[in-house]
Amino acid sequence: MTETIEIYKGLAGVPVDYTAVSKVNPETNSLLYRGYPVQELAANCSFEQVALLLWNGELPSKEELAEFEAFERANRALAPEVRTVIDALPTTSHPMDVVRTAVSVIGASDPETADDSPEANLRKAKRLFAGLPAIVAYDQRRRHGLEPVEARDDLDYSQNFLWLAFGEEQAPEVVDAFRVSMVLYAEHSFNASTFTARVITSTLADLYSAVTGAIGALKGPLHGGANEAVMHTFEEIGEAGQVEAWLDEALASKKKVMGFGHRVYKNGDSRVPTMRAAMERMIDHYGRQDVLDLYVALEEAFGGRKGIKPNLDYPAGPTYHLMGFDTPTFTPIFVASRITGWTAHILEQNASNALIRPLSVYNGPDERHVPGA
Ligand SMILES: CC(=O)SCCNC(=O)CCNC(=O)[C@H](O)C(C)(C)COP(=O)(O)OP(=O)(O)OC[C@H]1O[C@@H](n2cnc3c(N)ncnc32)[C@H](O)[C@@H]1OP(=O)(O)O
Ligand SMILES: O=C([O-])CC(=O)C(=O)O
Repeated sequence: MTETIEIYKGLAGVPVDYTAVSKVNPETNSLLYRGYPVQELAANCSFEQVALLLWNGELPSKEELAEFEAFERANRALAPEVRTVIDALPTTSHPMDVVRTAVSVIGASDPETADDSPEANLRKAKRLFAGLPAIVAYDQRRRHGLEPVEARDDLDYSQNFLWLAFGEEQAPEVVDAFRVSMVLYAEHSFNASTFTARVITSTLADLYSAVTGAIGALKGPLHGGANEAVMHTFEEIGEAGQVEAWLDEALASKKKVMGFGHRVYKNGDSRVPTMRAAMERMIDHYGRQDVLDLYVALEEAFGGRKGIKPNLDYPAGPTYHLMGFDTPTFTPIFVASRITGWTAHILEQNASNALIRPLSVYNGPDERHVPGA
């Protein structure tokens, strides 16, 4: 007989540890990174500054920022061993599988992998931060039969990311919308991928193992994979006038509408207004009112029928689409951002570790015996 013990399915509502990295507050609909409202960071800081804030707990001084910017620019190149492995993968591989494999290759090649001192882990985090854009962009280009583009050390992180992806400098408003998305995606407390990274870290496994596992968790459409899924939904619907018919069918077949709902925020995601404003700037820039019409029609129709609001993936997906990224590259871009939050949590978990190992309540067959035993 199954014991009557309360089960917290999906750990919903269960606090499992303290964190000083970020605070998600559904009551005030706010998100603080190390105490700073994410909207203020998105309006005033480079992604490089936000990364240092997440790792170090404080915004960097001018000197600290300049030192990190020089480090980041010097560590952008795709390592030959990573390129060789990516080249051996089919171009049909999902880019999340490629980026996960690339991090695994880096982990297997880095002489510092086994050194889990905070100093070595921070160096690894910074190298991954600097190196991920080249991996993501290289894979997108190879899938389209395009030659890779070399990193440019006269460009900042966001400018260079777009340069690597498209081989052309982008307009300042495009770079800015991209930077905003990177700041907003950087950190979100104990979400599924960060928790995965912390579980792996809690066994005293290395940082690369934790990041590889986190990428696996982020891939799923209930988590980071939703930004890609939003675009598939938009393509399936086609245009604003088709929303109601599509929704009838989606709700009748109990389909989840991707980019809506959240485990913690039940009254809207604190990051959406900032990301939506960035998306609207891209809609103006590229002259694509049709995308906004569809966005608004689906939000209103689904919100009206179910009362469920968009999460960050809803405006982020169309924004990346407008910029020219192909749909399966959206979640790898999220990886390049969330590497900051994941590694900040890995450092925090290491500094105050307890093996993460919850209990289960057995509900299988009662004890029985192998015939003849
Ligand atoms: C960056 C991020 O990772 S943000 C999250 C990205 N994920 C998505 O956009 C995927 C779509 N959304 C979802 O699947 C969910 O909202 C989740 C997984 C994000 C949160 O799920 P939970 O907190 O477990 O909420 P839960 O699934 O219990 O939802 C409560 C009810 O709302 C419904 N619901 C929630 N979100 C959606 C949705 N997007 N589409 C349809 N119904 C939904 C559920 O089916 C459930 O209905 P029920 O009570 O009739 O069973
Ligand atoms: O917090 C969550 O569960 C998911 C999310 O929004 C994120 O990771 O950014």
